[in-house]
Parts: sequence; C-alpha cells; structure tokens
Amino acid sequence: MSGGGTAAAAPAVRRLALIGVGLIGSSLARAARARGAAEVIAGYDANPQHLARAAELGLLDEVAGSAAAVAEGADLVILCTPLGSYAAIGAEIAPRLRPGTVVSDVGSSKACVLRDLGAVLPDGVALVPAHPVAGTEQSGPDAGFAELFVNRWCILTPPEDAAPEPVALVERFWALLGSTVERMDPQHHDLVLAITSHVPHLIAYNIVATADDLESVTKSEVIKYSAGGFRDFTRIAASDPVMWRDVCLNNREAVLEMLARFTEDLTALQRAIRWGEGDRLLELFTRTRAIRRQIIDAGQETAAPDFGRR
Ligand SMILES: NC(=O)c1ccc[n+]([C@@H]2O[C@H](COP(=O)([O-])OP(=O)(O)OC[C@H]3O[C@@H](n4cnc5c(N)ncnc54)[C@H](O)[C@@H]3O)[C@@H](O)[C@H]2O)c1
Ligand SMILES: O=C(O)C(=O)C[C@]1(C(=O)O)C=C[C@@H](O)C=C1
Repeated sequence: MSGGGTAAAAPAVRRLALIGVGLIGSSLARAARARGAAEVIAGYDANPQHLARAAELGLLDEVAGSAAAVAEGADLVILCTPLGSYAAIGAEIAPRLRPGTVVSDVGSSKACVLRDLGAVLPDGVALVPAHPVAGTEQSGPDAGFAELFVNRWCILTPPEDAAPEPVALVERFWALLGSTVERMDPQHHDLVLAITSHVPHLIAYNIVATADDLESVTKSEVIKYSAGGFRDFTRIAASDPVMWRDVCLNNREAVLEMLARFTEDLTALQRAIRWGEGDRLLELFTRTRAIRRQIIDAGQETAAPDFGRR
C-alpha cells in the first residue's frame, strides 16, 4: 500500500492522455497539474462542449480531435468515460498505441475492463485498471476539482500476469494525487463495491422514484415535506444516469447477488415490524448506529471495508 498527500517531486508520467473530461477526467487533469504528476496533459471528449470547456478552463496542454489521436504517443492513457464506451474506444486506440504505453481507467466496475480492453490492446501495451473511490453526483468538466482524490482509496486491479513496472507507474501516479492505493482482484472488487456503492445508489434511485410515484397517485405532499433523510437520498439519486446504467449492466452478477441479500433482509425487517418485534428492531438499529460511529472515528475518507489484499 502507498499513499500520502504531498506534492510530487518528479512527474510520474511525461505525456498523460485523458479520454473523457467530465467530473473524473477534469478532476484528474486538475490534480495532475496541481501536483506535477504529468509533464503534458492531453485530452479528448466525444462531447465538443465538454472538450471546449476543459480547454477554456486551462485544464489541458493539448486538445485532440479523437480518442486515437490523444492516445498516440502517450505514456499513460486513462479512460474517464462510462463503462459502456470502453470496447469501442479500445478498438479505436489500439492501432495507434506505441509499445510501452500503459492504459488505465477510472471505471466503477472492474472485471469488465479486462474483458473489454484486455482483449483488444496490442502486445507491449500494459493494461492496469484503476478505480478511484471518490466522486460526487455531479457531471461534466465544471464539476471537477483538484482535491477530489486526496485521502481517498484508489483500487488497482491489474491482471495476474501484469509486469511490475506499469503497475508501479499507475500506483505512483495515484499516490502523487494524494490517494491511498490498494491492489485487488477484479471480481472481489466488484463484489465489495456492489454492496458499498452500487446497491446504495439503486436504493436511492428507487426510494426517490417510489416517493415520486406516490406524489402523483395520492396528490400528497411527499416532496414538499421531505425530511433530511429523504433529501440525502435525493443527492445520490441525482447521480449521472448513463454512468449508473453502465455500472449496473457491467457488474450485473454482483449487483443482483447483493440486491437479493438486501431484499431478504428487508423482508425480515418487514416481518419484525408486522409482528411487533421491538427487540429485533432495537438490536438492528443499535448495530447500524455503531457502524456509522466506527466510520466517523476512523476518518470517513480513509475508512473502508475489509478489502481482501492479495
Ligand atoms: N461520478 C463518480 O462519482 C465516479 C467516481 C469514480 C469513478 N467514476 C467512473 O468514472 C467514469 C466517468 O464518470 P464521470 O463521473 O466523470 O462522468 P461524466 O459524465 O462527468 O464524464 C464522462 C465524460 O465522458 C465523455 N464521453 C462519453 N462517451 C465518450 C466516448 N465514447 N469518447 C470520449 N468521451 C466520451 C462525456 O462526454 C463526458 O464528458 C465512469 O466510468 C464512472 O464509472 C465515477
Ligand atoms: O459520493 C458520491 O456521490 C459517490 O457516489 C461516489 C462513489 C461512491 O459510491 O462512493 C460513486 C461511484 C464511484 O465509483 C465511487 C464513488
């Protein structure tokens, strides 16, 4: 494990290519510049307005006209786009990558990255997938900020046979941005993140939609009188629709497994309420309150579930 919050002494990479300059891509550009983690930052985005805005904000040294063009000559290429775009981007950039290039990403699900990119990258190009466990419900280049990754986990899921040098380069890059870097098996990553991030988002999307349905059915004032708890859910439920569609479809098995567990536990909770089992309710609510306290005591940013290190 490595980590820290100090500025870089020497750049981790000479030429950094960012494909996608939305929330995460623009935060990477800002952080890499602020901490001197790359000598040259080049960017491309399929949305011309996002690309123009990133340039206007001064986040990029070079603006490219395609994913293939930005990847050409780069030392480190990072995909910062929704997971559903990876296969097409991989196929487009593969012929233009020179040997020695390291390809990485920031996607929220990891087994699919080896599936979609691993198959198309040429010999001599290393794939080191990464997931910064840091974000917000906002999207686009204006939403990014340089400190997003400081004291947050960044999980690397390199293939078992990955050479040490490219993995060390990506590890050093994220450490320079202030992240605490862990390595993990991709399947294990997807299972852990399904319960800590993906299912919580689905719960938020669902509760907000249910309340909205009730509003139209009963003409009640669900939204008007929404209390703090519901409002917290609406923040998460405002997260990017394309990103979350792709997370669900690309971590299907783990999400369905965790949703099934969640549904079972919810049914048990329903029974306890129906049968007036106050002791069960007290026991559950006391246990979960203690978990929240543990997370706060550990410092929210660095508290994490027991990630099985390999
Ligand atoms: N938002 C978060 O909290 C968060 C946190 C960690 C990781 N991630 C991951 O980061 C990635 C990007 O998410 P984001 O929050 O930055 O989303 P975003 O919508 O803010 O940015 C994505 C950008 O990619 C561009 N794009 C889409 N398809 C493209 C393509 N084919 N070629 C080039 N550009 C394309 C979009 O125009 C947009 O500017 C996702 O894979 C997501 O899973 C997100
Ligand atoms: O804080 C938020 O708004 C987030 O949703 C960030 C969050 C998360 O679930 O923790 C969302 C998806 C990412 O892959 C990583 C981080």
